This record gives sequence, structure tokens and C-alpha cells, in this order.
Amino acid sequence: MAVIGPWCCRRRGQERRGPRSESAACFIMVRSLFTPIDEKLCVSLSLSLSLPAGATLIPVFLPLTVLYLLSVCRSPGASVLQWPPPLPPTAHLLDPVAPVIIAVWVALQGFLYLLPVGKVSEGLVLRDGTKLRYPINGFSALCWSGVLLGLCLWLGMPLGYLFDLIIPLAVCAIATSYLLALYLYIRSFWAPNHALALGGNTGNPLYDFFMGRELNPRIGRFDLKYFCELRPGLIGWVVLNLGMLMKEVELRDSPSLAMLLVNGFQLLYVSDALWNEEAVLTTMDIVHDGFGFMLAFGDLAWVPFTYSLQAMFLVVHPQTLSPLAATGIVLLNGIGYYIFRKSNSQKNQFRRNPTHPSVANLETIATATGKRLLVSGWWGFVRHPNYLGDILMALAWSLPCGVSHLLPYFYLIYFTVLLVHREDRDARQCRAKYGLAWDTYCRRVPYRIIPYVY
Ligand SMILES: NC(=O)C1=CN([C@@H]2O[C@H](COP(=O)(O)OP(=O)(O)OC[C@H]3O[C@@H](n4cnc5c(N)ncnc54)[C@H](OP(=O)(O)O)[C@@H]3O)[C@@H](O)[C@H]2O)C=CC1
Ligand SMILES: CC(C)=CCC[C@@H](C)[C@H]1CC=C2C3=C(CC[C@@]21C)[C@@]1(C)CC[C@H](O)C(C)(C)[C@@H]1CC3
Repeated sequence: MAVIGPWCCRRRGQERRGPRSESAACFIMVRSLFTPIDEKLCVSLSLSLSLPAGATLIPVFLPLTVLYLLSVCRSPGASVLQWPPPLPPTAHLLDPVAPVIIAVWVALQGFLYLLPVGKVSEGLVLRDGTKLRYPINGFSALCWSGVLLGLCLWLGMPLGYLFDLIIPLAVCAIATSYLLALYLYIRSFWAPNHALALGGNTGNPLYDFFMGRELNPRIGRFDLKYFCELRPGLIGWVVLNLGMLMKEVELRDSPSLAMLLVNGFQLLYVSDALWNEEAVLTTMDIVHDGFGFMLAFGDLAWVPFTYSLQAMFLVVHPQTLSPLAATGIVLLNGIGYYIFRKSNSQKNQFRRNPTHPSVANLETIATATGKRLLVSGWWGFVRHPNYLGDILMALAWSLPCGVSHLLPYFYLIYFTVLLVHREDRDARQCRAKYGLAWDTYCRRVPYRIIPYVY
């Protein structure tokens, strides 16, 4: 097996080292999934999984992981530690109804995105000094989607059919993300230099296809990355959850408490993302990352089909929850959500208007860029309080599924790896941006995500 050194590329005299995207988190995730089977094999696999081998293998490995998880989730054993079963026959992978559902869904979300409702916000300043404008109407798209789904249910449409169709739907979503990524890669060659992302232009076609060359690809005023990040996949996730709930009603006459909790928690999370849609304009994905296969696949296939695994698991593996356990889980989700929301809002408020009364009294340190860093409040507790809240919520989403299977904890494991990697990537970017001030911040706030642990 050829081992290709650390990720490193030279372009215009610059050297960049180290993994720079969630793809590295994927490598680690692959390792953590297979560790019990053969640690040595996985260590050498992950060593060899570097540029460009990683960029070649991940677009094959991740879609297969989605199909594998969905098949295992529907099987009676639901064991992720078994040897992967053969792929289902083609007849089970494809269904003519699936592309119709996906096309109608994406078209509906596109229509709702273009509706002239809600305000229009400006993104951060781009390299050419301009700012892009984005519609802030995601929450209204969620509400309209809810109204239309309610209408479908009222008309007697069997939403539980989504459970039966899940694998063909995932195949279609994966195919759509491949086509989209290919389109994005080709069109990026017509984009001006200043519109390209700094990370996805190594000249290696596979790596650039994977990372994405163009930063904010648009068709007219339709921003493809912003649309995909928050609409079809994220709202699709809660629709799939609802489908699982309806399937449970079909099978057992009423939804279980566990299913209601999972649906409720995840609906709260998605609603929160869309309610605070403007905050997404300052996330790494929108500001730094190109739009390529990783984000297209992540948004359109990974999020809806792996984030809904807990609800799908509950259809086949019903769980009984005692009122005490349910109360504890609701409390855990509430605490996680509180930390997540309060810390995200505090930073957003501080970045938008540092003199606002809610943040004006917080202790800060100055940086050479003119921006200040918070060293008290949530951001003085740990360096990423928002990640801590997110991880607590992820745990609360898995616990209703009991502790007999590992599969419902897939999201928690994947997400922890993703956030640990994301924290590391952000720390490197902040170190480069703020220099000594960042070191001072790190000394003042020694823990990254979990106080006294990490
Ligand atoms: N469910 C999911 O699949 C995922 C969810 N998430 C969630 O998305 C949310 C956003 O996360 P993400 O975009 O990764 O990063 P953050 O929202 O944590 O933003 C990091 C940025 O915040 C600023 N910052 C860091 N420390 C300070 C400080 N002390 N004072 C002021 N500003 C500071 C820096 O930017 P600057 O100084 O330039 O302003 C830094 O680059 C999180 O809640 C995360 O959990 C993320 C990924 C996946
Ligand atoms: C394995 C793989 C292909 C990983 C790709 C990573 C993406 C799935 C995630 C990267 C950042 C994301 C964010 C959200 C969803 C997952 C992805 C796309 C997010 C929209 C979820 C809701 C949150 O409230 C959020 C809006 C802060 C968040 C933004 C980042």
C-alpha cells in the first residue's frame, strides 16, 4: 500500500500543511468505526488515506457508508460491528418514485427560497471588497413545508412510505450530489480568480472536486451553497423523521414516547438553525470553504439520511421509556440547547455590535486586527461552548433508543469527531489571524470543548 506523506501542497509559493476539512474527520471516523476489527489495518489505511488517495476514496466510501447504515438500521440485528452484508439487489436500490420525490422536493425548496418574503442580509466582505446578499426566509420555508405536509397527511398520503423508500431515496440524493459537484467543478473554471476558495485550488482535480473550487457559486441571485446548506437536506431530515413517526403509527397505532422525543428534539434543532439563519453567513462553511463534493454530499445526502437514523431505528426496534428516563433526557437536551443557543448568540451579538448592553460588560482582549476576543461569559468557560451544547444534544437524541445498540450513537460518535477536528481547524485559523492574542486567550481559557477534560 503506497503511503503518501502528510497533506501538503504548494501553490504560489505558499505551503499549507495538515488536514483542512471535515474529510480528515472522516478518516478518523473510519478508524473509530473499525478499530475493534483490526487496529493495525486501520492505522495503515488512514496513513495511506492522504491527498490525493483520500480525495479519491472518500467520495466512494461515504456514499457506501450511508447505504450500509440504512440497510443495517432496518435489519433486525442492527449491528454495525458485523461484516458488511452484500449490497441489496438493484431492484431494492432503485425506484422510479424516488427521483420524482427528490425533484419535487428540491424544486419546492428552490421556489420557497426565491419567494420575496423576509429580509435580505449581507454576508461578510469578499476578497474583491464586495458583499453578497442572501434572503433570510428559511424559517418561513420550514413553516410552508409543514403546512404542505399537513395537507398531504389530510389528503391521506401515506407518509410512512418514506420508510420503505429510504434506500432508493438515498441513492437518488447521492446521485444528485455527484451531479451537482460535477457541475460545480466544471463551472468553476469560468469563475474569476477572486471568486475561488483558498483551500480547493491545488491543481489536483480529484482533491479540488472534493473540496470545491468556487467559494460562492451562484445562478443569478440563487446562491447554491447557502441554499443546499439549510434547505433541502436540513428540512428533508425532519420530513424523513416525520415519515418514520407515521410508519410507527401504521405499525403500532400510535407513536412511541421515544419517537416523539427524537422528532421533537431534532425539529427544535432544525427550527433553531432556520430561525437564526443569518448566523450561518459567518460560519466557516460559508466564509472559507469552497462548494464541492464534500459539502454537496454532506448537505444533500449525509445530513438527511444519517441524521435521521435514530427515528428509523425506533421503527424497527421499539423502545419503552420510563417517565423518569424521559424527564432526564428532556432535561439533558434542554441544557445542551441552552448552552448551544446562548453561546452562539453571545458571539454573534458581540461580533455584530460589541457595545450592545448584553455583551458590553464582558471582559475581552484586544488583537492586532482590531477585533477583540471574549474571555469571559460563555467564551471564557471553554473555547467552544457551542460545540459542548451540540454534543450534549447529540447524546440526548441517542438515549431514547436505549443502550443495547451502537447504531443510534453513530451520530454522536461522528459528530464528536467532526467537532474535535473542526475545533482544531478553527484554532489554527485563529492562531494565524490573531497571533499572540490567540495564545493569551488559550492560556486564559485552557479547555477547548469540555471543561477539565478536553
Ligand atoms: N449539526 C451539525 O452537523 C454541525 C453543527 N455545527 C454547529 O455550528 C455552529 C457554528 O460552528 P462553527 O462555524 O464551527 O464555529 P463557531 O461558531 O464556533 O465560530 C468560530 C469562530 O468564532 C470566533 N471566535 C472564536 N473564539 C472567540 C472568542 N473568544 N471571542 C469572539 N469570537 C471568537 C472566531 O471567528 P472571528 O474571530 O473571525 O469572528 C472563530 O473562527 C456550532 O454551534 C456547531 O456546533 C457545526 C458543524 C456541523
Ligand atoms: C461526512 C461529511 C460529508 C461531512 C460534511 C460536513 C457537513 C455534513 C456539515 C459541515 C457543517 C455543517 C453545518 C450544519 C449541518 C452539517 C454540515 C453541513 C448546520 C447547518 C446544522 C444546523 C446548525 O444549527 C448550523 C446551522 C449551525 C450548522 C452549520 C454547519
